[in-house]
Amino acid sequence: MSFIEVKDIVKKYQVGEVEIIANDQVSFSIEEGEFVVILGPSGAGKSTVLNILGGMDSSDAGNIFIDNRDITKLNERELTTYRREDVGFVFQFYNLVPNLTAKENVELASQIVTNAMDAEEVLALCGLAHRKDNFIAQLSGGEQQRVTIARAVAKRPKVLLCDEPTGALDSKTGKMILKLLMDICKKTNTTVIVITHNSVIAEAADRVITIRDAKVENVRTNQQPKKVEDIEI
Ligand SMILES: Nc1ncnc2c1ncn2[C@@H]1O[C@H](COP(=O)(O)OP(=O)(O)OP(=O)(O)O)[C@@H](O)[C@H]1O
Repeated sequence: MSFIEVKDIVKKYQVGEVEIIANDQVSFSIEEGEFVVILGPSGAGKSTVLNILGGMDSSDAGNIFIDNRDITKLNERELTTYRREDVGFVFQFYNLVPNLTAKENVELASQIVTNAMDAEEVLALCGLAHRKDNFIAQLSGGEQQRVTIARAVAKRPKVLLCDEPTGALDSKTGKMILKLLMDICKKTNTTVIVITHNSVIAEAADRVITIRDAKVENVRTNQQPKKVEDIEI
């Protein structure tokens, strides 16, 4: 069995009289330590499957195995522990606490798990050793995104889920953030899943999953992914 197995996930939303099928029998597998890109047009169902993978939403049918455990079978309490201990989230909007420093923001996350990385160590890993005592408001967008990544990585998650992590950044900064996510993936063997509209980013991924109209359209693996330095996002 693969490290992550998503099997026949179905998710429907009822909006008034209308039923929206956001995920229609979505299936794919991911190996540990892979850098995975989920591609697809707006409304295709990418965030829905990522949210279910992260234990933030539940599916109507199907199973998701992560490290041999079916997270669709967890009760609320187990799901809270799963979200806290096993999943790191990086969103387009940073959700940082503005009146705390970079280090304090990371510590907020590391304090709630056992065996967290040292906040200063993880900030250094994310290229922010010199900014650790700055308040969030004093940091640039790219630096704030680095804090978000440091905060997620500090928990030593089994999987790092990133929804449009470069969406709010200019291309140069976005590339640096992508490089950081890739470095973390390879240095710490953390499985990283990135949702993006930008198909160029897929050239650097180990595996590319394309979702369209709520279904998986295609899964391919790159035998020789390009270096982030060599793609133009
Ligand atoms: N909470 C919700 N209630 C109702 N409909 C929803 C809800 N969340 C998502 N949807 C619908 O489900 C479909 C898939 O949405 P989803 O956000 O997963 O797409 P996406 O591929 O991530 O799109 P984007 O790239 O624009 O974020 C869309 O039609 C969306 O409107």
